Amino acid sequence: MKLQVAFDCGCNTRTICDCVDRISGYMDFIEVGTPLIIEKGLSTVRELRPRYPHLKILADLKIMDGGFYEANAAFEAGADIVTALAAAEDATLKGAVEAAAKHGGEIMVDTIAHPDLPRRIGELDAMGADYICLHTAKDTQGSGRDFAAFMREMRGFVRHAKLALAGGINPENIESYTSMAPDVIIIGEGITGASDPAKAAGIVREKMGAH
Ligand SMILES: O=C(CO)[C@H](O)[C@H](O)COP(=O)(O)O
Repeated sequence: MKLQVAFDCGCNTRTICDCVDRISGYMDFIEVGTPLIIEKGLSTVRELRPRYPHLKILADLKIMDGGFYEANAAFEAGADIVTALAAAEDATLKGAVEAAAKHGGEIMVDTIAHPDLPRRIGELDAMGADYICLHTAKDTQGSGRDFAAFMREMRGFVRHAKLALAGGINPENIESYTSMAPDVIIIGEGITGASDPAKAAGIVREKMGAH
C-alpha cells in the first residue's frame, strides 16, 4: 500500500520541499495538487522532479478534455502519474492513456462526483486506467455522509486497475480506508495541515502497516 501526500492550496515548491524532506521516509508519491497547478502551471512538477528521483510525482490535472495533449504536457514536465476525470469522454481518457504509454507513465482516473460509478468503473477498467481513485470532494467532506461506506460498496466494481482512495483521510480515520486494502491512500490536509506533519505521517504509515 502506497502513501500519496497531496500538496494543495497555499503550497509552493519551497513549502513542499520543507515538508517532503521531513516525511519522505514515510511516503511514496508526491501529489502536485490541482489548486497549485491552476496557480503555477506545471512549473512545480519541473522543479520537484530532479530533487526527488526516488519518489513518484503525480500531477493532479483532473483532465476533462484534451486528454492526450494535457497528459503529454504533464509527463514531459516530469510527472509519473497524471489524473483525468471519470466524467470525461472516453476519447479524452483514451488520449490520456495513450500519452501515458508514450512516456511509460500512468493514468489515475478520479471518479469524483460521477453519478453512475458501478457502470463507469467497468468502462474505466476496460479503457486501461492504471488507477481508479474513489474520491470524496473537499466541498462535501463536512456533510456527515459516510463516505467510507460508499467507497467500500464501490471498490467491489474495480477489477483490474489499482485502487486509490482520497478525500478527508487523516491519522484518526485511516483504518476505515486501509481496511479496504487499497493500493494507494491519498492524504492532503491530514498530514500537510497537521501541527507536526512528520508525526502525522509516521502514525499514518504505522496504521498502514506492512500492507
Ligand atoms: O484532490 C484533492 C481535492 O480535489 C485533494 O488533493 C485530495 O482530496 C486529498 O486532500 P485531502 O486529504 O485534504 O482531502
